[in-house]
Amino acid sequence: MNSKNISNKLVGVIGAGGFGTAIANLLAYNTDVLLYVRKQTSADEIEKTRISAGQVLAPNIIITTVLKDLTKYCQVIFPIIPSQGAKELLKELAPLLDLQHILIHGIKGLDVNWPHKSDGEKPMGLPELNRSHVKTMSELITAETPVNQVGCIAGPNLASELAQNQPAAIVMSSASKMVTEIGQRFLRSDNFQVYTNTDMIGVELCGVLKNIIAIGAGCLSGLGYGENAKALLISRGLVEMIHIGKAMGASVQPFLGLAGIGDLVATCASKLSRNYTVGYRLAQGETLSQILNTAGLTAEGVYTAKTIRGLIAHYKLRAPITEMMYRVLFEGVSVQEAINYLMKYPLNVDVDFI
Ligand SMILES: NC(=O)C1=CN([C@@H]2O[C@H](COP(=O)(O)OP(=O)(O)OC[C@H]3O[C@@H](n4cnc5c(N)ncnc54)[C@H](OP(=O)(O)O)[C@@H]3O)[C@@H](O)[C@H]2O)C=CC1
Ligand SMILES: O=C(CO)COP(=O)(O)O
Repeated sequence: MNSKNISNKLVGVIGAGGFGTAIANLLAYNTDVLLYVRKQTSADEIEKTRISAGQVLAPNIIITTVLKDLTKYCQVIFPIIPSQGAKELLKELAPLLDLQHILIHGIKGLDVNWPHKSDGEKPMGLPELNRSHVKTMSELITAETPVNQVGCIAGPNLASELAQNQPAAIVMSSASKMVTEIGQRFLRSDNFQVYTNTDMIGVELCGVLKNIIAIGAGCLSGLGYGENAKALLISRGLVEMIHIGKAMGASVQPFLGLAGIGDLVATCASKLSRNYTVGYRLAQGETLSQILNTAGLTAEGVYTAKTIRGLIAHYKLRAPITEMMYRVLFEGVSVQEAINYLMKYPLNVDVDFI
């Protein structure tokens, strides 16, 4: 396949949440879009108002509730839903897909197959994980579907800023040049740049891992700490992301670009970030369940913190921020206690990953 042979007619998007809608509108600058909405009531409402997730839809976005139509009419499909539902969605999609399809996901989460004891019981406490228990979304797509042309998009892309057509950029990543070219062709517009990177696992992990650090940044702001503290968190957080990423098979390079440091800065600085918001509200005294009960608060970092904590032991990594974020989220450690622990953590060299 050559990127010029790819059908220009209709590009598919799965998921009409904040980011799915923003991407549908960006794609609509260049092509007609078929936007899959799973609930008929939501689809009817979006059709009636032409508003999805608070964003006005471009006129050339068509709504469908029929997954089969999406795979029939669209060769290129962007799945953009929370990672918790990804495996189920891909299982439903798999029989409808073939080698002609190209999937480019925008999901900043992981799939985890939590280990069970031989009697089928879940082990007590948080089990240690190894890499075979954890899949990035591109790995999940490859495992669950016949598709072999896979890509991902990641970067500093707060959905509501994209919706206002503010200047922004994204990283389009795939091992396949054809896929990155397609992503560029469909997404690029006057106010939206598309950079490329061939380390797809690295780019995916940037988007996944920065969420844990963004929760930490929200915690600092929630306690009233300022920019010195946040800069410390961002720089040490980046080092930690790189070590975890390398252990999971990524190269350093994407972490130093838009998908890594770029997205880390955006989400650690913005109240628009849901992960940041979780940290902020935790520091202000709300419980995690109170926070997660808020409608529309998709905070992938909460689940990622648990998963990565399970991998750290396996890789014997020093990842004190991730460890502390896990304890704050799930073990009742207060944000101030976590900060005290981190400030006493034995000093190490500043940059030890290059
Ligand atoms: N928002 C942002 O700024 C950004 C988000 N992302 C990532 O994008 C992903 C999605 O986030 P976001 O759009 O914000 O999430 P939202 O919480 O705003 O919306 C999720 C949407 O996905 C839909 N959905 C869930 N499961 C399915 C399914 N099986 N089939 C079809 N639709 C489904 C939901 O539909 P329903 O209403 O039926 O539940 C809902 O419309 C996450 O991984 C996030 O990290 C990445 C960059 C920026
Ligand atoms: O990833 C994002 C922006 O790039 C969105 O962050 P949140 O999921 O924390 O809202």
